[in-house]
Amino acid sequence: MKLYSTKQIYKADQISIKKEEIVSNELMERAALQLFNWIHLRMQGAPVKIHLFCGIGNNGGDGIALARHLLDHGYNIAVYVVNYSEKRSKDFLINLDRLKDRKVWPNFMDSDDELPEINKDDIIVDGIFGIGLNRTPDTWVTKVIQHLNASQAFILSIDIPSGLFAERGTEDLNSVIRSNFVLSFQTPKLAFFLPESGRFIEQWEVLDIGLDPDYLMKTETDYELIGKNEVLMLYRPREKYAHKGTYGHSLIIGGSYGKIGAVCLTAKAALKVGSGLVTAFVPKIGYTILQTALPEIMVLTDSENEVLTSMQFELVPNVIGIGIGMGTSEKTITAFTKFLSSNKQPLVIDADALNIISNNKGLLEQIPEESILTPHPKELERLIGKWEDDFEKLAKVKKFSKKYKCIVVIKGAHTIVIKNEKGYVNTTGNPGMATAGSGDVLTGVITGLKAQGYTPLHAAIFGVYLHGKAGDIAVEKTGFQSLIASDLIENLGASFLDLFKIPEQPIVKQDNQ
Ligand SMILES: NC(=O)C1=CN([C@@H]2O[C@H](COP(=O)(O)OP(=O)(O)OC[C@H]3O[C@@H](n4cnc5c(N)ncnc54)[C@H](O)[C@@H]3O)[C@@H](O)[C@H]2O)[C@H](O)CC1
Ligand SMILES: [K+]
Repeated sequence: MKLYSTKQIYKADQISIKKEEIVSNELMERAALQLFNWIHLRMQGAPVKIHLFCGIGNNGGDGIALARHLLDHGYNIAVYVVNYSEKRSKDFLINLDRLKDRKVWPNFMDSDDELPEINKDDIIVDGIFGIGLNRTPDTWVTKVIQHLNASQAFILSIDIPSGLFAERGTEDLNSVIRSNFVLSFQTPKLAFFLPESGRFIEQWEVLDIGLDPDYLMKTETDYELIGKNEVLMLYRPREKYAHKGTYGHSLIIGGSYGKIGAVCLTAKAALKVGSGLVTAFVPKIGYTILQTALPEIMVLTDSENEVLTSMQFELVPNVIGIGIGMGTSEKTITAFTKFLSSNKQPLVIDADALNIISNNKGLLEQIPEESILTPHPKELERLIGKWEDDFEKLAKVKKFSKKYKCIVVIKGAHTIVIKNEKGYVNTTGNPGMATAGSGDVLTGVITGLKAQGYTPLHAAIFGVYLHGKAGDIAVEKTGFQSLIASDLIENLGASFLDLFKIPEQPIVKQDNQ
């Protein structure tokens, strides 16, 4: 699913209005009707108090128009206008008049007004600010927002939580509505998926307000949301006459004394996603461990017992996953530096390999084109430096990806894969996956996919999705706390199978049964 920017959404509005020869408040009416239908379907006329807080722009207009529909259907409503500016939008005013025609006069709230009482069993509709927010709300508006947040009532936000910037960092976290549910028009907003802003949203859904499909289809976006539909298009079926050579050879280089387990996880994950062959290259101490833990893989060892000191081998793998549990001893740094200077194979670079590179940025010139880097937040910071907010982080990673012609996997609740100017936002995964070894498994998954012939970008996008899905399937059985990295590996198969599961249809009972 494409994530359109606010600029693109405003443009789509204009094009739709022109093409369909409609007036702009017609779009607002569509938005309001969609909001109403969504609420009505769930509430079925229940007499719960609904407080609608509306701004003076089009987000507020949506709220005012929704109030009219709720009123017409007998809902118990209270309407407030958070009067933060005199510049009321045209369509807000049209809808305000329509409400007044029904003898409803909203409460106009100004800076020194008392805040209304809200019961925790009431519902709040939040239409104060939408995507037009261009500066931090004034102090008194922030107080209104805090009052709503403190009420414990269910908050339904129109388009975006008020106070949240769709495309830049939020300075005052107190000035943002904490939404239980966001009904977002036409496209979810990028902010919903980033660590700093995503915390304000519990759930979201997109409402289609029929913006020009032609424009939406041909418009390229900077970000895409990756779900099942998107990865199904990447999936490469197994061929009947294939043999293990068809699906490539993954080489996993890593491990040190006490960290051989990490290599076990990576190597096993590479196998489990279908890499035809897997070889691990580890310090001598890892030999028995790996041969015992994973009879399916081959093991090569360094001349040293506890750390890697030379990364030389005869075999020609299709891809190398490197850095897992490797440590950063002097000898390993020298070996890795030497390895990079002669290596020609595609790389998936993780953990200590990233740390070594961070300490000697010149090494970035030596990584092959389209290498995949899989940093967690701290590793990323070492690599690209500090950032002001999540949006700046994305901009910095894009620049980095372009400069070094590599793919960066920004690990997090919504892992984002970046290649050049484009980002792919993952939708699978859960907090249970914040556990030791989870990243090692991901490196194995991506390496194993690359070995089979997926392009580096597809291996990264698909790998991140499968890894998260395995976590979602596993957590059903383990709960968040007990999920461990091995559970992710055990559920990679189920993760593949889930791709082809047809969603269960509700059983319709016939009258005569
Ligand atoms: N295609 C669609 O998705 C449609 C969306 N609709 C809704 O329209 C809003 C966007 O409306 P807009 O009028 O552009 O902006 P806002 O309502 O978000 O903001 C109001 C207004 O206030 C000014 N402003 C911005 N920040 C501040 C501030 N901190 N303090 C005071 N004033 C501020 C600014 O000038 C804004 O214009 C979208 O989210 C949807 O809800 C349409 O209804 C249908 C089509
Ligand atoms: K809003």
